[in-house]
Amino acid sequence: MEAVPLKKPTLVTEISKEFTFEAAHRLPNVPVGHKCSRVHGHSYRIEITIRGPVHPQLGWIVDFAELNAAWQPIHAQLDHQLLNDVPGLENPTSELLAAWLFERLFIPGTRIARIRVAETCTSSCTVFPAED
Ligand SMILES: Nc1nc2c(c(=O)[nH]1)N=C([C@H](O)[C@H](O)COP(=O)(O)OP(=O)(O)OP(=O)(O)O)CN2
Ligand SMILES: [Zn+2]
Repeated sequence: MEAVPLKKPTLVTEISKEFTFEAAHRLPNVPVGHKCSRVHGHSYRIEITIRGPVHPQLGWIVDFAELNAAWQPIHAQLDHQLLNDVPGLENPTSELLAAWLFERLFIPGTRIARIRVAETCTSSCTVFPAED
């Protein structure tokens, strides 16, 4: 049998960085008696993922420091707050917080592939553009 040369695969590359903040929230629209109708707190973990071409000289999509810089104003707005008091987060579910973050995080020259919000060790929500 004749050997077929292997074709080098085209790679899709993503980078991710995780951030944390502490905040309280309550869910105003849940049924009476639902545990989340009461104010309680979470150590939120947010993972931001960027997809894009790898720069031929630098060897990276973007410096992780750029993600850090984009995160800082968001952290300042959310950390140690009652999320319900933050404009746009009156009903701060994981789903709506993830969408809120997606609308506000901007990293020059890149596009965000997805954002993951984890409220607890076992509960999380991921948002990404519909065309993906
Ligand atoms: N789809 C969603 N469901 C729930 C949300 C949410 O944002 N989206 N949020 C909550 C509460 O904020 C709750 O604090 C977190 O949920 P849950 O996983 O139920 O928390 P527990 O640690 O109590 O979970 P157990 O696994 O039952 O211990 C609720 N639902
Ligand atoms: Zn909660």
